[in-house]
Amino acid sequence: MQIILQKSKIAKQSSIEITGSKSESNRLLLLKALYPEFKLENVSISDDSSVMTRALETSSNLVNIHHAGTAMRFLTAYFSIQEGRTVELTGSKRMKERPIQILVEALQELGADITYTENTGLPPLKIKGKKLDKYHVSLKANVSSQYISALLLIASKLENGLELTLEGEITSVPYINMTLALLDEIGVKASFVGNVITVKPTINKLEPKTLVVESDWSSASYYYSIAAMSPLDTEIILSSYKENSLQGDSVLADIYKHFGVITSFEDNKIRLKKETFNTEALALNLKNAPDIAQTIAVTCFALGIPCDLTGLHTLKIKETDRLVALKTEIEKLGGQVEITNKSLHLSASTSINNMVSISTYNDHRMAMAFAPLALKTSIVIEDAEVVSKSYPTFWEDLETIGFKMTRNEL
Ligand SMILES: O=C(O)C1=C[C@@H](OP(=O)(O)O)[C@@H](O)[C@H](O)C1
Ligand SMILES: C=C(OP(=O)(O)O)C(=O)O
Repeated sequence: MQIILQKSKIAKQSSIEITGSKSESNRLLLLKALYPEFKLENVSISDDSSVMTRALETSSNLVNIHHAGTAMRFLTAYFSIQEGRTVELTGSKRMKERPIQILVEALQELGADITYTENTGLPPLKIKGKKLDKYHVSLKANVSSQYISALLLIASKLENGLELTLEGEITSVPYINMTLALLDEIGVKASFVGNVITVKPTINKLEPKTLVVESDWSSASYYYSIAAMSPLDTEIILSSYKENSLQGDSVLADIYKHFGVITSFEDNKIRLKKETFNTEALALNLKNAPDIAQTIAVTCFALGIPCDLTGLHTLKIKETDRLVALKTEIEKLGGQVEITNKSLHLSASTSINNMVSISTYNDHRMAMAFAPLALKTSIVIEDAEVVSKSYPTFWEDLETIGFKMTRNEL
């Protein structure tokens, strides 16, 4: 489906309810499979969480997680400890290009039986579940934090728990802290000191409780961008959010002050208000919040603000090579972008080309990051259904706040 977004204006004040965080949901779904005594609320309706739910419920020996990186990594660990069961874990064409060797080797060192069924180092995997008898493992921490979270999620079910030594610079740290915070919330004991994480085994049953997933901050980023591109005093209210979030992308509240968007927390909502204009250059290291890089680059482009974004080394192995995709699409719109393997420099733009067709490369965040530009000019988003990976009601929600669009089922 192609969506043509006509140049639009949004209401002076609007409210949106956003689905649960897919990162928190996919962790908690796995923990609930290990500890059925828990109940979950506000679980994400994203495709990535639906595939996770199905994968944990099926008794089939073929499990396909499509584009879901967290599901691929977390389930590799989960199926490794399902004694007596053999599963082939596979995914989309792109998933078969996203590296997993660091996690597989760590699990193998702990005693897991995992083999590659197509290419070494990449999904699909054949996993023969068994008891893992080792306790200590070291792994490289600068490629994806998801490998570390995957090990931590199963750690309390290992006989002696787990001691993980993280090598090199640690990337996407808030996601590791999120995993540890959720373990703490359910009563699993863990510590993170220097570069060593220790998780204790669970001996007794855990106290049953209901865990409420906070709404998704990465999804909120598109409304921050919309607020930044809107007239002064525009307000957008989003629910349900917490001031002390476990999600690293909540750093948006600080980052978007640069664009004159002020956040206030009220009960379980956040109010974004456009209060000032600013065209000063922006320099940011996003190694702790890689998923909002596309949103920020497009906000800067729309507002004519030059930016230097660094810490982007993980973007090349996500749904697409996001650095190349950003450069290609911003340049179609008339912008000027330079990239390296880990950074992006955007020059100050002076105009935006009209009716440009944006390619989305099977990447939900390409579609959602570019959509706010409709506040400046008409724009076309190709393969617009990609948004369902994290935010299936994205287009309907944009319509409710005033975006005008036509859907072309091609
Ligand atoms: O653990 C998680 O839920 C995630 C970790 C991050 O990945 P990396 O650690 O690979 O950067 C992030 O990009 C992804 O969307 C979700
Ligand atoms: C990178 C992402 O997801 P994953 O790695 O889980 O596929 C994302 O949602 O931006």
